[in-house]
Amino acid sequence: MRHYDLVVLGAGSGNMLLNDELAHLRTAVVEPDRFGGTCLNRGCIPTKMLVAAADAATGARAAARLGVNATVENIDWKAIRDRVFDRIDPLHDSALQYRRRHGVDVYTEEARFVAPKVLQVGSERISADTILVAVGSRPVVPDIAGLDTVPHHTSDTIMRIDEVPASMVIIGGGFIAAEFSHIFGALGSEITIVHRGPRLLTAEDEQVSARFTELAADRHRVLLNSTATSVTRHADGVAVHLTGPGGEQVVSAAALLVSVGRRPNTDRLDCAAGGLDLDEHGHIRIDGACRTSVPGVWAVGDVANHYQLKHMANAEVRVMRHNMLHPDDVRNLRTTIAPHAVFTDPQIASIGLTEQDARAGGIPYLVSVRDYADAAYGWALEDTTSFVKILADPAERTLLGAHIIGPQAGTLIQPLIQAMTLGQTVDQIARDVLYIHPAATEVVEQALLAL
Ligand SMILES: Cc1cc2nc3c(=O)[nH]c(=O)nc-3n(C[C@H](O)[C@H](O)[C@H](O)COP(=O)(O)OP(=O)(O)OC[C@H]3O[C@@H](n4cnc5c(N)ncnc54)[C@H](O)[C@@H]3O)c2cc1C
Ligand SMILES: NC(=O)c1ccc[n+]([C@@H]2O[C@H](COP(=O)([O-])OP(=O)(O)OC[C@H]3O[C@@H](n4cnc5c(N)ncnc54)[C@H](O)[C@@H]3O)[C@@H](O)[C@H]2O)c1
Repeated sequence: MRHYDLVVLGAGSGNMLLNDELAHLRTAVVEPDRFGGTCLNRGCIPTKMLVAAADAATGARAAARLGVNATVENIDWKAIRDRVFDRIDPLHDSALQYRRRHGVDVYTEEARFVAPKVLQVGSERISADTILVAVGSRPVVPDIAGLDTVPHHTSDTIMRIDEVPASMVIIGGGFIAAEFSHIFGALGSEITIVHRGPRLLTAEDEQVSARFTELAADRHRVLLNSTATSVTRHADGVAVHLTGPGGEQVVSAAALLVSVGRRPNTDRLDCAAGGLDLDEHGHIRIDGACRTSVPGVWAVGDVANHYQLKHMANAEVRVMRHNMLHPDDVRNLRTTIAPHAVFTDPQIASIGLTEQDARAGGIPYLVSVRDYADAAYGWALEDTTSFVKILADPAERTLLGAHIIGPQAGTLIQPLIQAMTLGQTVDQIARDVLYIHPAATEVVEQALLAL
């Protein structure tokens, strides 16, 4: 049995662990699929590259409100798709070869534990003093009658299709439904969203989720409080049978995208044999320092946390590397402040408590909502629907949460993330800082000044 100082399971975020500080270790990486993992190959990066194309089409169509009468004459899907994957696909080989050239053993089959700190990888058995488990998550395939007999996509496959389907049913109303309805809607598909909840992006602040649902319903057919019960194949595609407020209904489309969440890949790892404790959702239990129940075995990313966000996985890798190298100075991740953005149209970004969280938790709060339309930047865009919402602690005057729906929300929220992380008060960030006129940040400034 070959023994290593360090074995990394999964070359998504796990691959980022290996830097010069660890170059002296005898190291192996196990990656049965592609280096770069979900984010690079089938997640954050290709989606955002497709969103850029969708934004261009949407922007052109909406330009008439500014007096620019443009039309989108032709969507060249193959050019759009190939721009994305011609850039991404070569990276796997170069990353794998780079590791091998630098003395790292790369195994290309799935690993599973056979004992604590002992792994079976294909026909080989390996062990290590330190193991990082970063095997990620995969799309949930829901238990809908007929789904296994009908062609359907998840986010793993939909981005590589050969043609934009004339129509698409999307089951689910979360991040992926929001981003892909924008992408394929803008590129020519007629979209139907089938969502079991009362609003899209239900976990967002209620006001943001309600606004997004209204705007999505202007662009797509949005069926709320609706549960898909079965799917069948027909000559031109698929039919989704559902029950909703109006009783039973059937919606048909050329393509079906299923986006009802992701599950951790622990079921393929035999965590019990490895001695790793799991939580009730199948994630590996870790503490704030990314330690598992087995000393020397660490876990990061979607397999261990519930955020399922790349910047959280990256932050965990940094904490884990520090803790592995400095056992006498163990650091914890600050998990209470986890921002996210949804790259749909309009963009949405959020950090901290929503208003419904604050209400439900009996947490006292001040709230301020400012429309983009109140600031010069909003006038420039002729914006009528976007806003910044900020919640603050009435006694401490620090931020409790911030929620933005509108152009560049993912960027606009950054000063609020910074202020919240650094514990600055609303007054400090409203009054002690200059805001560039007439940038979109003036909407944030105005929301802060009103608190
Ligand atoms: C469509 C989509 C869009 C997204 N967009 C964003 C975004 O805009 N922003 C954001 O922050 N997050 C986004 N995410 C989430 C983000 O991609 C994930 O949170 C992140 O990639 C998780 O990283 P990870 O290293 O935990 O897992 P992964 O990147 O999935 O890496 C895990 C690796 O482990 C390998 N593996 C699996 N089983 C084994 C095994 N038994 N042995 C060895 N290796 C194994 C897998 O092949 C994989 O390469 C998106 C996700 C999706 C699906
Ligand atoms: N911009 C980003 O950061 C980004 C973008 C895409 C994906 N992601 C990550 O990927 C994860 C997965 O995205 P997602 O949209 O699949 O999940 P999600 O958790 O965002 O949304 C899942 C949706 O499916 C619904 N649902 C769950 N089970 C269902 C069932 N059996 N039948 C019908 N509906 C059901 C839920 O009510 C929810 O609306 C996200 O949680 C997110 O962390 C992030």
